[in-house]
Amino acid sequence: MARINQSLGEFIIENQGEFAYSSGELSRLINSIRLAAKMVNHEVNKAGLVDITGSAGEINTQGEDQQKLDVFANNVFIQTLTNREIVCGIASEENEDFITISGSNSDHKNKYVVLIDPLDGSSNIDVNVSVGTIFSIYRRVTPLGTPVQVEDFLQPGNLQVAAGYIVYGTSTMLVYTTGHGVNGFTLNPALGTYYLSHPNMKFPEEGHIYSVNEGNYVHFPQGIKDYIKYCQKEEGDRPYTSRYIGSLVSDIHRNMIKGGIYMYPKSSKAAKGKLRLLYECNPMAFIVEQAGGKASDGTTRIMELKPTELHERVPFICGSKKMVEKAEEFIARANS
Ligand SMILES: O=P(O)(O)OC[C@H]1O[C@](O)(COP(=O)(O)O)[C@@H](O)[C@@H]1O
Ligand SMILES: [Mg+2]
Ligand SMILES: [Mg+2]
Repeated sequence: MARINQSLGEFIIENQGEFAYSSGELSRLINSIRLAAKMVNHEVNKAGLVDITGSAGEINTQGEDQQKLDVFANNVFIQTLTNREIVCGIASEENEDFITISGSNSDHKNKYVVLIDPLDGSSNIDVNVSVGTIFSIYRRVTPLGTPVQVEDFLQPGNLQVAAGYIVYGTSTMLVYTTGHGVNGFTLNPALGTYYLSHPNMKFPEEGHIYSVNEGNYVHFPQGIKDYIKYCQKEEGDRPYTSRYIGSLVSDIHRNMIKGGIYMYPKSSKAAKGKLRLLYECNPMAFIVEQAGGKASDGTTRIMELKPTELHERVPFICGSKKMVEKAEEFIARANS
C-alpha cells in the first residue's frame, strides 16, 4: 500500500510481489536507475558552473549534435547498469547499436534489457530549462545464457515490464510504472533520497493545454492543422492554453498533472515525426496509459506498433483521453 513520504527504496521492496516470478532482479534494476539518476541530477544542477554545457563536438547516430550532458548521462547510466551486471543488454539514443552485457562469468544470465534516452530535451540544457531521462524495460525473448539479440529490443510497447522518467526541474522527480499504476517520487537533495510525493497519478480525462511546436504548423498534415485550430477557437471552454517546453518529459509531466495533449506529428519536413518509438514514445505511452490517458500515432495505439529498427521515429500524440480522441477524429476526417 503506497504511503506518502515512503522512500523509493521501501516502495520498490514492498511492491516487489507485484512482479510475476519476482527474483528481485527488477527491483535491483530500478534501484540502479535511481542511483544513476542521482549522479546525473548532481551534474545538471551544476550546469553553468562546471564544463558540462554546450556541444560535445560529436554527431550521434541520429545526426544530432551531441551535448556534453548527453554524453555524460549516457556514460553514467551505461556504467551503473554494466557494473552491477543487472541487465543483459542496453540500447541508448546516443549509441548506434545495442550494447551486450555478458557479465563477469560471460554467462549472459540476466533476463532484462533496458532502452534509454539518457538526456531528453537536450536543446534546453544550456538555457536552464527542465530536462529529463526516459527508460523502458523488457524481459528478453532470446534464451538465457546466450548473447542478447536485436529482437530482445524490438518488442512492442505492450510487452514492457516497467517504464519511467526522471524530470530534472524545479525539483527532481522519478515517475515510473510496472503495470500497476503510476507513482511519482521527489528527490530530497539534502538526504539524497526519493520520497513518494505523487501516489497513484491519474491523467485527467479532459484538459485545457495543448503542447506542440507551432513553428512547424505550415508543415503539418491537414488533420493536425484542423485540431490546432479547434484548440484555438473561441467556443465553449476553448481556446485552450498553448504550453510547449521542448522537453518531451517535462511537457508530458505537466500535462499529466494539469490535463492536456502533447503532439509531435509527422510533417512535410519529417515524414515520421521526430520522436523515437523505443526509448521515448513507448515508455511515455506506458506511463500515460497506466495513468488513464491515451497515446497513439494519430491512428494506431503506440504500444501496439511492431518496432523494426532501434532508432525508428513515429508520430506521437498523447495525453488526456478525450483530447487525444478528438485529435484522432480530426485526423481520420482529414484522411477520409
Ligand atoms: O525542438 P523541437 O523540434 O520542437 O523538438 C523538441 C523535442 O525534441 C526532443 O528534445 C528530443 O529528445 P532528445 O533531446 O532526447 O533528442 C524532445 O524532448 C522534445 O519534445
Ligand atoms: Mg528525447
Ligand atoms: Mg536524448
